Amino acid sequence: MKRVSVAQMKALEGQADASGLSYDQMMANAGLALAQAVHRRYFRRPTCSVLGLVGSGNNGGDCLIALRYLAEWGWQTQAYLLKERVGDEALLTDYRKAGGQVLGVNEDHDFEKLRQHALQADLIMDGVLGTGIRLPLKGDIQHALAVLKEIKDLPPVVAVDCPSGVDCDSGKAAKECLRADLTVCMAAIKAGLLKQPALGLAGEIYAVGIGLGDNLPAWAEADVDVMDARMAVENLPERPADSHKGTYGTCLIAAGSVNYCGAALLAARAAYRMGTGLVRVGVPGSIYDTLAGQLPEATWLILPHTSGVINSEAAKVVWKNLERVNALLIGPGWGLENETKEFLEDLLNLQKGKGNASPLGFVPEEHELKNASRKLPALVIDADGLKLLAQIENWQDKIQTAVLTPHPGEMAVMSGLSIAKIQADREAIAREYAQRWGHVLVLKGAMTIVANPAGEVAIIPMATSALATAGTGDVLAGMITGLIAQGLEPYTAAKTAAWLHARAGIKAARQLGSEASVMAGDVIAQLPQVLNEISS
Ligand SMILES: NC(=O)C1=CN([C@@H]2O[C@H](COP(=O)(O)OP(=O)(O)OC[C@H]3O[C@@H](n4cnc5c(N)ncnc54)[C@H](OP(=O)(O)O)[C@@H]3O)[C@@H](O)[C@H]2O)[C@@H](O)CC1
Ligand SMILES: [K+]
Repeated sequence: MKRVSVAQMKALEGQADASGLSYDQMMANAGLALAQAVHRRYFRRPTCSVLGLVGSGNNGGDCLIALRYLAEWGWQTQAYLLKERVGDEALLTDYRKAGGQVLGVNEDHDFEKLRQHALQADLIMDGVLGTGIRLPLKGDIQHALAVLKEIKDLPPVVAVDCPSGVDCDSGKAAKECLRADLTVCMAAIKAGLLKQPALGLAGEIYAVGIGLGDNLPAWAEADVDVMDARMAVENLPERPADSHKGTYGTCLIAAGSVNYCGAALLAARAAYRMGTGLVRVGVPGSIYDTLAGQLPEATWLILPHTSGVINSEAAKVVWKNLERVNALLIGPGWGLENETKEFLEDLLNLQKGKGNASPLGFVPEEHELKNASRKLPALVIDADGLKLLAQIENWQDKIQTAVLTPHPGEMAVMSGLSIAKIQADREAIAREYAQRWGHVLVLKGAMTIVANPAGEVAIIPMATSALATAGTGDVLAGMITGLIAQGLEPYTAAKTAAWLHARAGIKAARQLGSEASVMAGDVIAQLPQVLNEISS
């Protein structure tokens, strides 16, 4: 879904209205889509109860319509009106007809009934304030939210369009604002949700369509995609029952050194967990014995090395083994030795018709490469591979479109910019350098940015310290490579993998009970659950 400012959203709604989709119909669509998202995710047999917090504006309207559907679909529903709704009795009448209960703040001056309903409900739907908010909060709304905020065991909260109390442009939030488990955004992701503190209050961000046409002029201003579960699942390859391992591609991972053994394993496991048909792992011979028994599903390639780091002789070995390889990951766990830099140079220089044709280091016999393609397969370059790449003159032109996965420190080495400058404007810098270098860039960190040479940018709307630990980068690189091997176009693979990876990190922390305790292997262990959740 696209990211929009409040003004852009209003322009979209205005243009949709002018083209024949009335405001009432937009709200009806929003309410239905919201109810569907809630029902799919939270309904448990035999019945579930939901408390809807309903404000006086259209955000409350969305909530009331969703409550009506939920009442029709077997939920016990309670609407709590935080402010009188003027002029739309029909919404309340329809809701009551469906069996819904209504309670108003005028019947509950000390908010005790609100407290009781909140304690008994399985779910709270927060439709008090949306894009029409003007901070600070005031009156009954402020008091009611404060009462709810104090409850320790509040049930999960689904925010309608945004958590009530968040400014949808600035990301500022009132202290009474309830932390949501899920925020269901209408038509587009409101820009403020991608800024702190709003991001930390929004939980998972999920967008639903409300029937706006794709051709409304105001969409032209919305030039950033925000990844969500629906987009991730749509991008994933289908898995027909009559498939075989060849259906899901082969990737080769050339990784590891004596000091960083585990990187190759983490990347390979992650590629397999993403569904790759065959994962080949190329490691320096000195660490092969340590690793091979730990991943019987992989096939192995022993790479020539000097004192445990991959050396230039390995380029020939990799080139001879590229048959049927759809994606090649290089860099994880390499170290920064000169021998490995020579390997990288030779690997790139051996391509036919790319850059300087005379390879450094050695010239393989033509017959030795007879079965090999003379173009490298789709490349993913990570970690030390990026730092070594930056030392090669005109590296940008020596590779076909690759996926580069720097964290801010690696990005600083590659671009010559300071980390502070990169972090101050992550989005613009990712966009600029993806275009300048002609490669897909995954700028990692809180809210990873993925950009492609065509100027497209996608944001992963998640930030968690759970992923701030060694090896999680190897996991992401393996996931991206595994998806490319299965036929995804590199930009799509990168943004899909980055979303799944962040989601798995958050899930791992939840399951372990601590973000601090998450290790890279825990993130891999959550991938099956994440895939299962989003596809059901
Ligand atoms: N346009 C459409 O048809 C569509 C819109 N959609 C939905 O509508 C939402 C936007 O709706 P909206 O513009 O009606 O504003 P909304 O956020 O409900 O709040 C307005 C009310 O809040 C009150 N209020 C404000 N600040 C306050 C404060 N600090 N403290 C206390 N109260 C405060 C203000 O009262 P006032 O201060 O003016 O008396 C007013 O009554 C949007 O997020 C989306 O969910 C989608 O379904 C698509 C179709
Ligand atoms: K809301």
